[in-house]
Formats: sequence, structure tokens, C-alpha cells
Amino acid sequence: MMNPIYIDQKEVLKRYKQPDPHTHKGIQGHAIIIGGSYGKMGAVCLSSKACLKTGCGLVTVFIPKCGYDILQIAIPEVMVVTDKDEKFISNITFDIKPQAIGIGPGLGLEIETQQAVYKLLKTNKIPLVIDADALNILSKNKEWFPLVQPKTILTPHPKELERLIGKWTSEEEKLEKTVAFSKQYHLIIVMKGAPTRIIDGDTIYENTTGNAALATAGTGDVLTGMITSLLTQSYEPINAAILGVYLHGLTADIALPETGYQSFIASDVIANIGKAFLSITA
Ligand SMILES: NC(=O)C1=CN([C@@H]2O[C@H](COP(=O)(O)OP(=O)(O)OC[C@H]3O[C@@H](n4cnc5c(N)ncnc54)[C@H](OP(=O)(O)O)[C@@H]3O)[C@@H](O)[C@H]2O)[C@@H](O)CC1
Ligand SMILES: Nc1ncnc2c1ncn2[C@@H]1O[C@H](COP(=O)(O)OP(=O)(O)O)[C@@H](O)[C@H]1O
Ligand SMILES: [Mg+2]
Repeated sequence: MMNPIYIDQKEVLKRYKQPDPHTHKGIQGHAIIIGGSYGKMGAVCLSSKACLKTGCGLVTVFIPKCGYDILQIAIPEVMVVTDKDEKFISNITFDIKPQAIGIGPGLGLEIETQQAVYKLLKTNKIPLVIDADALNILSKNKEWFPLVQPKTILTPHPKELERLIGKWTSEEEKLEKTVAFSKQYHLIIVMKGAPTRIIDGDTIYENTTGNAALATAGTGDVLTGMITSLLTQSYEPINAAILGVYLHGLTADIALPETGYQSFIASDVIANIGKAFLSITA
């Protein structure tokens, strides 16, 4: 197996693009975050807020009806489109033209939701991040793998990865299986963990930021929003994944002296995205 490329400040600065002073919200890009189900709307709140805070111009969420008030009250900057169903997503339709899609946080596994994901995968040509229950839906329907567009970013935690590629008996085998999966379907796999690794075919990247404070509900949902945001801002998928993972970890390193490991929560990731951006260019 190849040695990893460490994702450090030098690697990130090679890829980071300073915003143009003459940019506007249209140029900064429009993201759509698709997810949520009854009791898991917080995942979409976290993901969509993180998306905005990572610099894209506009964010729309596509959620089941029961999330409408929750989203509009929690994050006034985010626009909302609702499904026809109350508690889960059953048919994904929107007439906006986003530059990137993030799908999965809080989505649930209802049969109707699985069919809605199938329809999206079959027709979608927009850069995509697949996380959480959208990954679990793919794992339940492995014959859909070839429908996923090349260079789509998948962000599994270890259990989601196991559901996708099967069990492994060593770290080496886990990496080999993930590289083979990435190569077979031309996908970028963000193997979340400590450390997070990004697999792009034969190339393995290893993140150098982050700490155990991130072991708390919703931090993965936040990462999905951040990577989706970078995709809307015209970063190549691999660069969006690299920059997103690095900044996400950096928020926890910045916050740790104030929060300690225990009190750090996913909203603290979002609150520190600004400082993380400032520190990479400092
Ligand atoms: N506020 C909200 O609305 C929130 C909503 N959320 C939404 O909930 C949905 C379900 O997502 P989920 O990840 O909680 O459940 P699931 O896929 O069964 O995986 C859990 C199991 O995986 C394992 N595991 C995880 N990490 C691991 C690691 N690093 N290393 C090793 N193992 C690890 C671990 O398994 P164990 O070790 O217990 O066998 C654990 O029990 C999804 O839509 C998500 O977006 C959440 O984001 C929370 C906030
Ligand atoms: N001990 C740890 N050290 C560094 N990062 C961690 C640690 N535990 C979790 N993380 C990070 O936190 C995030 C958790 O994502 P995930 O499991 O999808 O959470 P959720 O689904 O609750 O949002 C990942 O980015 C992972 O790399
Ligand atoms: Mg998750």
C-alpha cells in the first residue's frame, strides 16, 4: 500500500482559493442539502448551517414537511423546500440549479426514501456528497453502486464503511478494500475516524488535524455541509474533501483549550470554522 500524503497546512494552502473581492452570492454558489426525517431534523440544521459558514452563497435544504418550522426558525439564512410527505422524504424534486448536493444526514431508511435516492442517483449530474443514511441506503442496494457519478465523495464512518465494503480483519485490509472500491467506481472515499483518511484511487491522504473532542453527535453531519459548500465554490472534489476534512479537524484543535474534550459539541465545530479559515492563511 502506498505511503499517505499528509494533509497539513502546506498541502491545504496549495489548494485554498482566496475569495475574489468582486464575488457575490451567485458566484459563491448554491448548495442543496437533502436529508432529515422525524426526530432527526437537527442533522440537517447542522449540515446546512455548516455549509453556509464554509462560504457558499446560498443554501437550500430539501426536507420532509415536519421540518419546515424547525429549519426556518433555527437558521433564517437557509431556504427550505419540503417533500410531499410529513415525516420522511419520498420524492426529491426542486427547481433550483445548485452547484453541489449533500445527501444523507438524518435521512432515515424508509422504502419510499430509498426509491427517492435511487431516482436522484439515476439522473443526477451535479457534484455530490453522500453521507449517513444515504450511504446506508446504498449499502442495502449494492446494485446501485454503478449509478453513482465518478468523483462523487462518500463520507462513511467505520460502521458505514463496513456496510458498504464488508468486514476487514486488519487496518491494511480495510485500506486495500477501500482503495479497490474507490478504483472500481471512481469514487472519493473519506474514511472518517482518528485519523481520517481520504482515498482517491491509489492515492491515500491522511489528515493531521482533529482530536477526540469530535467524538460527539452531529460532527459528521457538519463535515458533509462543509465539503458540499466547498464543492459549490468550484473546488475539485478531491480538493473539497481535503480542505473540508482539514478545516473540520482544525476547529476542534482551536476550540479544545476552551471547551475541553467533554463539552465540545457539533455546534462548536460550526462556531470555529471562521477561526479555522483565518489560521490556514495566517
Ligand atoms: N441531531 C441529529 O439529528 C443527529 C442525527 N444523526 C443521524 O442519525 C442517523 C444514524 O447515524 P449514526 O451514525 O448515529 O448511526 P449508525 O449508522 O447506525 O452508526 C452508529 C454505529 O456506528 C459505529 N461507529 C460510529 N462511529 C464509529 C467509529 N468512529 N469507530 C467505530 N465505530 C463507529 C458504532 O457501532 P458500535 O461500535 O456500537 O458497533 C455506532 O453504534 C444518520 O442519518 C445521522 O445523520 C446523527 O448524525 C447524530 C445527530
Ligand atoms: N477520536 C476522534 N478523533 C478525531 N476525530 C474524530 C474522533 N471521533 C470522531 N471523529 C470525527 O468526528 C466525525 C464523526 O462523524 P459521524 O460518525 O458521521 O458523526 P455524526 O453521524 O454523529 O454526525 C468524523 O469526522 C470523525 O473523523
Ligand atoms: Mg454521520
